[in-house]
Amino acid sequence: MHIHNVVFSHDGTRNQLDGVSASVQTGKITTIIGPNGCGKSTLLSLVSRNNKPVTGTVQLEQKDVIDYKPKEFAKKLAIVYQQNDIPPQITVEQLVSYGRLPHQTFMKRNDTEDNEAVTWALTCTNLLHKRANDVSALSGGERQRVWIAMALAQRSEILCLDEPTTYLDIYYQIELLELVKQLNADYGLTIVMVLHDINQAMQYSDDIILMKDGKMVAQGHPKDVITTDMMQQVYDVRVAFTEDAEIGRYMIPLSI
Ligand SMILES: Nc1ncnc2c1ncn2[C@@H]1O[C@H](COP(=O)(O)OP(=O)(O)OP(=O)(O)O)[C@@H](O)[C@H]1O
Repeated sequence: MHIHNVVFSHDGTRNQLDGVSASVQTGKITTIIGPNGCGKSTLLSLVSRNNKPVTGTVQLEQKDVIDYKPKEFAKKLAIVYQQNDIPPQITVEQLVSYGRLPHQTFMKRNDTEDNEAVTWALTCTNLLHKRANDVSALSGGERQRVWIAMALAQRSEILCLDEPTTYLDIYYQIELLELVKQLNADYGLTIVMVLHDINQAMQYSDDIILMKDGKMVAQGHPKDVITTDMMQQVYDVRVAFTEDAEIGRYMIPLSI
């Protein structure tokens, strides 16, 4: 996927994205990071074509994402938002099965394929035993996994996650990021996510897109992008780096 020089404004007065070019490598985990309000979620909204650039393009397999038919695009890319409204009185399995809608028409549906996809999505997210439970009765971490399961049932090649760890405690944050890593490793799923935690971004990403003020500042391997100079330049924070035998390089914020 290639993002070419996109410009976007939410309100027509100011460009929230100001000429962003970046790429997403197939089969890799790409994480968008940057300070509050720099345009991370807005960029993801263009990638998932919930918004259309004023100028510039987002291309998937050499085709502008805008030119895909909705169901065709849904088979290519699924997105999980930061906040999701739960329909009343819906079970885990029912909600996850909504992910199959792009594969169904009024005249045609393949029940076997749909059931297999839903069971697979529930298994990946460790929710099989909760399939009959009401979604509103689940914990925050479980609920987040249900939305991911719904996106997985869509069987798309790319999974976009907008701040998937927000509202989760540290245990569920790690659980979720391990799930993302496993989905990428086991099924070759391309992941594009927005994270705030720099150390988690370093640990779980193949590629980082670093943004500031609606612009892309750098893209590349975590160790090349997340440096003392970049953290000072982009976040105005003085940091140091150290090594851990298990997780490798990690960052320590020192002062503002
Ligand atoms: N619907 C909207 N209407 C007007 N302005 C918006 C809208 N959504 C976002 N913005 C503005 O666009 C800018 C970028 O917002 P965006 O949510 O993309 O940033 P972000 O980097 O994801 O921020 P955060 O880390 O705080 O979630 C911000 O200045 C925000 O106020």
